[in-house]
Amino acid sequence: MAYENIIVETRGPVGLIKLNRPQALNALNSALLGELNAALAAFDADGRIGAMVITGSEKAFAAGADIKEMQSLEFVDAYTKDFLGDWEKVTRIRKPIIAAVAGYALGGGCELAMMCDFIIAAKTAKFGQPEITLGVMPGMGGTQRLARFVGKAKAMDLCLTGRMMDAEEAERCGLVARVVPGQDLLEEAIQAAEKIASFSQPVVMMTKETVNRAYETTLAEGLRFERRLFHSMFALEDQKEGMAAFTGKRTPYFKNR
Ligand SMILES: CC(C)(O)CC(=O)SCCNC(=O)CCNC(=O)[C@H](O)C(C)(C)COP(=O)(O)OP(=O)(O)OC[C@H]1O[C@@H](n2cnc3c(N)ncnc32)[C@H](O)[C@@H]1OP(=O)(O)O
Repeated sequence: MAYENIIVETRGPVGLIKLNRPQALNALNSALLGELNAALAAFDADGRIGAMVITGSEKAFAAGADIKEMQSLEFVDAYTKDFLGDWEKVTRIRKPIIAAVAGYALGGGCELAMMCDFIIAAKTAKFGQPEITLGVMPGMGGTQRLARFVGKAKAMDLCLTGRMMDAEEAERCGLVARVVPGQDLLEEAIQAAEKIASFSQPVVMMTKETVNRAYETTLAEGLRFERRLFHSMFALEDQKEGMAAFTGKRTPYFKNR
């Protein structure tokens, strides 16, 4: 597939997707969404790829949904065509996705970053849900995921005032996993993705699925799910290999089986 709004590369076992609408600060329009979903699905299906990184530019990860595309939308079309529903596809990708965020991650940009498995931010990153300033509220998970990540007080503050928070505040409140200097951002994200890709792929995928369960179910159900998947790992050659390598004091060679 030829991409116009994203740049797609592989770095060894890492699938790298760069959002590429610099003239609009990577505003997320439907064309970009279609391309992003296609690229993520292709990497997810590719056995050579173990993890993915989504990034933007120095100025903007993404400044939100494309306001110009959205402004004349009518309720009936938004509802019947389930406007924004396709963004959920990002969350159905089974391999880990890291968001490498520099500059603005606003509205849908912040929501896209939150759909990834974790966020590594440059010191320049600015997160916010400014939809209220446009006469709407977040529609791609901003009220729900943000509240789960940073708690009610901070989520209310951001969604109701529309203010931005910087990378340090975002790390303090649990939205961001790591903050790094801007020049190191992509390398740090790729190295983290390479590290993930060096482990057993089925174990990585089950770990992602199980952590995500924590946001969807009760503690008792989540613990039962964790234990059952943990039990199932003893059916993997990679479990035998990982533990044999530890006791044999050597590096494991995982076959993803
Ligand atoms: C998904 C939902 C439902 O949750 C909804 C949303 O995501 S709604 C969108 C939420 N995002 C915003 O409200 C942010 C809008 N952008 C800004 O406030 C500013 O652009 C800025 C603070 C991020 C940066 O300001 P500045 O450096 O002054 O650059 P600009 O001149 O404003 O922007 C450059 C260029 O990009 C266009 N742009 C920026 N953001 C968007 C956007 N979200 N949609 C469409 N276009 C966007 C902006 O219009 C400029 O283009 P030109 O006018 O020069 O053609």
